[in-house]
Amino acid sequence: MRKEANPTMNEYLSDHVHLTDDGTAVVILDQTQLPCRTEYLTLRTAQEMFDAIRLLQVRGAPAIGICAAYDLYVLAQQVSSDTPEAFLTQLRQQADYLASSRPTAVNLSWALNRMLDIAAAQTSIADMLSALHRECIAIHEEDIAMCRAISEYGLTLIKDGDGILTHCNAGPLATSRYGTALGPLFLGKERGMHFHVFSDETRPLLQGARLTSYELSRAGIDVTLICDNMASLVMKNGWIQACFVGCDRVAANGDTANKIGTSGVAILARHYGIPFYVLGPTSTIDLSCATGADIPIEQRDPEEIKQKFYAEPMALPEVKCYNPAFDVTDQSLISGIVTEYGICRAPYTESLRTVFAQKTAGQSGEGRNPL
Ligand SMILES: CSC[C@@H](O)[C@@H](O)C(=O)COP(=O)(O)O
Repeated sequence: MRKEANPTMNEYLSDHVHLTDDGTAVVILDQTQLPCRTEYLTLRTAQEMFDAIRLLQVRGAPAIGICAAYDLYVLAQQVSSDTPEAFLTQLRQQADYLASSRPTAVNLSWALNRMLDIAAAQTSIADMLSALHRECIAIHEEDIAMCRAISEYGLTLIKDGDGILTHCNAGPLATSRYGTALGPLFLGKERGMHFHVFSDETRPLLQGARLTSYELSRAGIDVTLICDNMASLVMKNGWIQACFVGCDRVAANGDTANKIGTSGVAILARHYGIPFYVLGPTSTIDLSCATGADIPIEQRDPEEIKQKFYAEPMALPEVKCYNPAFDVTDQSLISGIVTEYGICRAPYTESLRTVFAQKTAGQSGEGRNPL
């Protein structure tokens, strides 16, 4: 990706996943070390790539998709096959392996399938490699454009001086540039607007504390970190005019999987009469899932609750823990789903299909809201 001369935080972070200059490895900013350390990891093997996604060194649905696309291009160069058919078979095996690293964010399999489809459309291995290279870069560049369009639409939902509550991290680190839920806030800042952002810390892995407050604070956007169980109070105090969250998978009826705790925020927002918006690219919409019940929910290691990030254990070793990484927010609690094609409103079964029809027709989503 192109490096800016004097990057803003937004531009700087847009390079957090990239290919090495010779294209033989993927470099990621290790998100598990933020905000204390800025460390980059170089990924060359399938195992390193799988682990980086599984361990959340790279995370956030669109960023996982971008990283996996780069990963597959790097792995494709390591395939030794005599025929295009054998090459494709090995590529599919690598893609299946990467796709199994995290089940909920559909962007992962979406990006890998896009890479496989483009390879399958070629007739020689050399053409496959060239096409794979172009495709992973296109996936990254398209994400920047999608986030920018989402930011424009999202910004129409809020006004200068508003208080916004967000959960987990859906900023540049979770995407490419701008982010989804945080995109309107970065864009508004560029236009001289001021928002008061309340960032849920987001237990158990603290993406809100470690990543969201870092991104916003470094960008000069007013941010207040709160524990997850304080969201009700700040809403009751009248400090929140809208909730903006990202998404890992949106079902055809609008039910939305996002970081565990998101559905609780939506329920609170409904109680206090605050609009609750989901912001995400169409690559996160999965029409093959009829409802949220069809979305696979990742279960993670209970030790993340009991001791991760703490020097001392926080519970006895024998204590049982339940650690789902995501929950599903019922579509009835969602005021709008902001995509790069515009703001979908209920009934989502219709508005999401309209978005897909536009996408299939190859129309650009920027600059208007036809929904
Ligand atoms: C634009 S990112 C959207 C979601 O991926 C984000 O809100 C989220 O839940 C991330 O979870 P994570 O487990 O950190 O990958």
